[in-house]
Amino acid sequence: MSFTSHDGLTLPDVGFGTYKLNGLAGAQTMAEALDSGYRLLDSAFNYENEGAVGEAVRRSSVAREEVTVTSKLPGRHHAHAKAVPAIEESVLRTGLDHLDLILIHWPNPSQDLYVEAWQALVEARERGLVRHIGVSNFLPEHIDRLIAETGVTPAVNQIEMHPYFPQAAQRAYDAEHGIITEAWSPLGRANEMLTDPVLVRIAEAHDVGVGEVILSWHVALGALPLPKASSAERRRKNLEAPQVALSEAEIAEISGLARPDGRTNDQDPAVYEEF
Ligand SMILES: NC(=O)C1=CN([C@@H]2O[C@H](COP(=O)(O)OP(=O)(O)OC[C@H]3O[C@@H](n4cnc5c(N)ncnc54)[C@H](OP(=O)(O)O)[C@@H]3O)[C@@H](O)[C@H]2O)C=CC1
Ligand SMILES: O=C(O)C(=O)[C@@H](O)[C@H](O)C(=O)CO
Repeated sequence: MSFTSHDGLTLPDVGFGTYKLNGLAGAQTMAEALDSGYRLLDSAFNYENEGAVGEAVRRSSVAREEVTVTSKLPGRHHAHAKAVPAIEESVLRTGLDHLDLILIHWPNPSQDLYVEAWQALVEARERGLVRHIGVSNFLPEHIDRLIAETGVTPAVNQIEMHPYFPQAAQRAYDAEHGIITEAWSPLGRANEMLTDPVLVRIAEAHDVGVGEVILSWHVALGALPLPKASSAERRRKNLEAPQVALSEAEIAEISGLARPDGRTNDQDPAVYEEF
């Protein structure tokens, strides 16, 4: 199973989150993830691990062209004159000759520079520094504005999504525009959701762990989860999660776990900003 965007970007059904995986140990973990079957690494300028990502690609036995290397442009570099060298810096840090995907990390609406940042991403794509461009934590109003002012629709929107925060409206918007929805913190950063009685019951019925049930639910809803796992055993289970065949009733029951305040860290992109 894979996901394809309006502009032909094809991504695997599960990717690998790399936040907190740094240095040589991080590179080794990521290389092992690639060797065990992962084909998408999700990084960011602010994770300070783009160098480790590049090293992982070189250490692994997987051909460069089979890996989707993703990074993200931080809020403090949204202004066009800062965004251009920041994107170049991301590529340089990897030691690779291009990124496959770069996203604007957060819209930072009060700063109101994300359209300038988007223009810089468009130019980076034209220069061959990046193959595809997208956004993260963007609401419909932000994407509408990008399209209206530049004519370019993102290939990806990476958003918080898990059973306590299923993001039905944003996913519907993304799908209507041919935008792949990627799910960050798909396991809620291993919070209390992993012991939710409904999820435990469904996991027991399928003889798998709760993590696999959650990730299978993401894929069934058309979203690409990016679980991070240090443990090789968890990485393997997470990659195999889409094989868990949830029934329509189970999928609906999991979506029904949505909470009004379901975000893991109260990061509403309408007001929350990162730099
Ligand atoms: N665009 C954005 O703004 C954001 C993007 N992200 C991206 O999303 C990725 C994933 O999100 P993240 O916040 O890391 O959190 P996750 O929801 O992926 O949770 C990671 C935690 O879950 C544990 N875990 C992994 N697999 C399992 C399993 N099968 N069963 C039980 N526990 C498990 C991990 O343990 P252990 O590591 O010990 O094995 C770790 O403690 C990030 O790494 C990053 O790439 C994240 C936040 C914001
Ligand atoms: O992990 C990311 O991509 C982030 O945006 C993080 O900064 C995350 O939001 C966080 O850890 C905030 O404390």
